Order: sequence, then structure tokens, then C-alpha cells
Amino acid sequence: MAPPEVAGAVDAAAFTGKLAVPNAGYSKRAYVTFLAGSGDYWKGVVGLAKGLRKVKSAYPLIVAMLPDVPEDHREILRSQGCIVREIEPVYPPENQIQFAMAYYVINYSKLRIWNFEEYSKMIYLDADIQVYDNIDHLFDMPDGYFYAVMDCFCEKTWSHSRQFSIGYCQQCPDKVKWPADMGNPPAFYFNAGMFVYEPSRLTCDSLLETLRVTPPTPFAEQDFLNMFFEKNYKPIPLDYNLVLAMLWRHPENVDLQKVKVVHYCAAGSKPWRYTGKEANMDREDIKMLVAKWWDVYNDESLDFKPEDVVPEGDALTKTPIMATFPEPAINFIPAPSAA
Ligand SMILES: O=c1ccn([C@@H]2O[C@H](COP(=O)(O)OP(=O)(O)O)[C@@H](O)[C@H]2O)c(=O)[nH]1
Ligand SMILES: OC[C@H]1O[C@H](O[C@@H]2[C@@H](O)[C@H](O)[C@@H](O)[C@H](O)[C@@H]2O)[C@H](O)[C@@H](O)[C@H]1O
Ligand SMILES: [Mn+2]
Repeated sequence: MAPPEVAGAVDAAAFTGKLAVPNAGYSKRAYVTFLAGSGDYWKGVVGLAKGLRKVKSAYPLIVAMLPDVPEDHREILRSQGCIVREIEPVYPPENQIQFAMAYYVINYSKLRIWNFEEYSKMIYLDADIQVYDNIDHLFDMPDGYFYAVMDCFCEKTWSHSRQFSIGYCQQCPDKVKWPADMGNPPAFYFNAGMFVYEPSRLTCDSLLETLRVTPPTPFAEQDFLNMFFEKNYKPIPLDYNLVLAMLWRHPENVDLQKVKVVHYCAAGSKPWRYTGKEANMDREDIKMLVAKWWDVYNDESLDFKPEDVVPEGDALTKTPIMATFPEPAINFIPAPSAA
């Protein structure tokens, strides 16, 4: 069953993929992910690069990374055709979150991807996301909006929220209705693991200016982006970012045959760390999705090859060029080591 129709959602018909038109202009487009620290998230990026190759995406994958990503990890990503871009960390005001600095620096630093204005349109994907069907047609959606998939409020990670306390979720707004005496129901709220956006230095400056006067919140940049883009946000179908908790919280809204993008964000679901021991991780659908991720990661036929490099001047970047942008010599205060 389709998820609840949401007013203003982009018409599902636009998502057949058949409406996609080749990118006529030279407006540059790219996927972008984010990498911080010397931990194992680089494996997620390798999986994502190979997944995008498997679905024959026409666009490159940029990796926005903090200075604390070690050179050997960067080299692995370059060898997989990724374009590596170092970004400056974003430090929230020290006085507010000194005990969770690493978490907040990692999440708020993601905002630097708005500076990549050599691209007219980008699709951001967390490193714990995998793309199993081509989604290039999302680049053709009308400009001026922020497209992302609605999140779910039912996991205990939401226990701090009013929604959780009354059992309300936007995925099933009629099950527990928002009480009239609590004012209007919350605005649609998206998961920030995947979104379609238009880079702009002006927007980036405005984001960082606003952040300076905004106290950090539990979901960090996800809460912040929902507040900042509330008026431009357009929900897109959950097939474009399946937050795994939907499988046990709202199975009636999920058709795994139609899902194009899977977000391994549930506790214990990161494929490269999977043990099957955490809650819900012994489900057959979770085991299948984790195995599916490993199939792509281990598929050597999907490794980047030199012949994948496109000739200079090709209007469409058909496959990632083996380029590494000159990493700007910015003097960084080393970011706290990532979580
Ligand atoms: O140590 C870390 C933690 C996070 N990330 C990046 O930040 C994103 C958001 O973190 P995560 O996906 O773990 O959050 P969740 O979606 O599970 O809440 C990840 O996907 C990575 O792209 C990273 O590179 N290193
Ligand atoms: O805290 C910041 C993160 O917030 C989001 O993850 C959440 C969200 O999905 C909740 O709905 C889940 O309950 C929770 O498990 C999960 O961590 C983004 O996916 C991630 O990119 C990042 O912005
Ligand atoms: Mn994630």
C-alpha cells in the first residue's frame, strides 16, 4: 500500500524514470557523500561508488571529507573513481555540546556541501546508503525545492520528541491523530540521509550564519535542515530512501520490490559492521538487504577501471573522471576524532 498521500508531494508519475530527459544543458550534476574520521565508513563510500556504477548512473560521486580522513582511505576512494574534496569542519559553539563534540562536528560539517556551486544540482547520500536502481531522473525535478523522504518517529531514538510521547507518526497520521489542543501537527519532517538540492555559496553562508544562533538538537544537522528548508521541502516517495525501521514500524507503507535506495541507519544495520545481534537485525528482510549490500561491495566487476574515464569536454559526465580536485591548502585545527 502506498504511503499516506502527502499534500505537495511530487507526483509519483514523475518517478517512473521514463520521464527523465538527458541533461540537455551543460548544467553539471553529481552525487555527493560525506566522510569523516579514520573509522570504517570508507567501506560505505566504496559500496556506494560501486552501487552507482552498477545502476549505470551518468554522474560522478563526490566525497566531501573532513581533514581527519587518512590518505590511505582517500586513495582507496580515488581508485574507485570517486572525486575527493576536502571540506573545513563546522564547529558548533563549544559551550553547548562539549561532551558530544565529535558527533556534532561530523553532522554539522555536512553543510559544507552547499559550497559545491560548480554543480547546479546534487543528490546527497549518506555513506550508509546503497542505490539499487538508477535514480538519475531525480536530477530533472524542478529547481527551487528541497526533495527528501519523510522520516519515521517511532524508534526510541525519537523518545525526546512530542511525537514519540503521544505515539504520533507522519507515516500513519490517522492512527494516532495529532491532538487539536497541541496546535497544528508538526510540518513534514525528512530524513537527511538522502536529499536533492542546489548548491549555492549564498545558501551555505546563510546556513552557517543561522547555525551560529541555533542551539544544537538531538538529530543535529537533520533537525537544522528541516527547520531551514521547511518552506521549500517537497516529500518524495520512500522508495528513494528506505529508512530500515519502516520495515517493522510501517510495513504497510513498504514494497521492497519498488524500493530503489536503502538507508542502513537502524542500530546494528551498517553492513560492514553487521553482527545480527541488535534488535530487529535477525529479520529475514534485514539479512537479505545486508547480503545485497555485500554482493555489490564484493563484486570486482564493479571496480573502477581506467577505461571508465570520459574524454575531456564531454558535456555529460558519463562516468566519474579519475580526477581529484586540488585539495585546498586550508590550515585546519584537526577535527576531533570521529565517533
Ligand atoms: O564516523 C563517522 C560517522 C558518520 N559519517 C558520515 O556521516 C553520515 C551520517 O552518519 P550515520 O549514517 O551513521 O547516521 P544515521 O543515518 O545512522 O543516523 C554517515 O553516513 C557518513 O557519511 C562518517 O563519515 N564517519
Ligand atoms: O543524527 C543525525 C542523523 O540523523 C538521521 O539519522 C537518524 C534518523 O534517521 C532517525 O529517524 C533514526 O531514528 C535514527 O536512527 C537515525 O540515526 C540521518 O539519517 C543521518 O544522516 C544524520 O543526519
Ligand atoms: Mn545514515
